[in-house]
Amino acid sequence: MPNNIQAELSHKFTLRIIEIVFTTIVLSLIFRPFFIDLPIYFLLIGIADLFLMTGFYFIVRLNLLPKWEITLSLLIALIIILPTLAISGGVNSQMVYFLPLYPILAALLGGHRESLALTVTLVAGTILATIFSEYIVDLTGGVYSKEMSTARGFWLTISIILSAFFGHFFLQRYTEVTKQLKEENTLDPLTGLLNRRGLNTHFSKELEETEITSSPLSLILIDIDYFKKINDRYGHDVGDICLIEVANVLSSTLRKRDIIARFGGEEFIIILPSTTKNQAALIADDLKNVISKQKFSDFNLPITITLGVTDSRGQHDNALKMIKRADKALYRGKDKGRNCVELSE
Ligand SMILES: Nc1nc2c(ncn2[C@@H]2O[C@H](COP(=O)(O)OP(=O)(O)OP(=O)(O)O)[C@@H](O)[C@H]2O)c(=O)[nH]1
Repeated sequence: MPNNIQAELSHKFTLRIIEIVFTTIVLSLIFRPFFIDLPIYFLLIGIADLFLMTGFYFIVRLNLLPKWEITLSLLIALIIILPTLAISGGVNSQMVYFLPLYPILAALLGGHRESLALTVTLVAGTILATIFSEYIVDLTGGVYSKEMSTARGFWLTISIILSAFFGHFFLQRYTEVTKQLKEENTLDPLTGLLNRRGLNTHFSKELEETEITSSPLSLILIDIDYFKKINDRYGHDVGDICLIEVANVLSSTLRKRDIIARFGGEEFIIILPSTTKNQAALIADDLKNVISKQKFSDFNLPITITLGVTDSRGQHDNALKMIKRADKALYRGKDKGRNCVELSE
């Protein structure tokens, strides 16, 4: 099975697990009073928990709030959980069965720090509740021996800590898979440059920045000349090597903050932030010369490129219009005999 499909399946699997955990908790909290014959106000607590959990879920899934607000929500949850626990019988209450799930939730919703904070608080709460279990009023009227409270407190502490570890590894794996998927979605597998999707994201950000700061932004569209001949004469694999090597030359010649993407088969796009059209024309000329002086693949093949240059033109301009202008200039260059730089009108 190809790696990216495996990663995607694993990502979907992770999301399903999160959803199952959520649904289980929410349903257990809601129906708890019916199963264990608790007073009706426990149902209200269950409904409040339901709102809290669904709230968290949407806050995270829809990226509604910055991280510190998620931390705050977790704190509010704690403020609700611990007193509920206290009035329902401390470590002897039925509610403790759900406590070990909270560190996992905190890890998935907030992050490692949030999970650690919640774990420490829950463990401290459990130890206090165990010590003071004789004085905690159980509203269900239950009477528990000191030994039983101590045993429950002990196992509860162990399960909270285990759950925190599980949450930690679960989050680590989730972060890895998401990062891997993101990279696979935005990078061209052959050259390692950005693909069209990656380009779109970075290009839009740069255009927004340009509008805010009123700084110039230029674009160079590059097409390798007579590339079909290389493929036809030496084979597709040699063509691939030439593409990789051209991509490497572009990357090593340009600045770190320039954006380089493979736009199509043998076409590349370069976005140059804080660069005027005249400066971009000089850079394009440089690239043309560097490429034409090098030899590519084991066959030492000469390669030339044709380049179309344009710049952004304020509010009414957009990525598509810029690419179209550069493309027009590039095809003028092809008509003029290739291996040259053409500026848009
Ligand atoms: N090896 C290889 N070839 C590719 C890839 N993608 C596109 N191509 C080839 O790139 C060639 C593009 O050919 P054309 O569009 O005719 O252009 P050209 O031969 O470069 O001629 P001009 O652009 O007019 O100078 C085609 O032969 C495609 O098969 C790829 O990923 N690897």
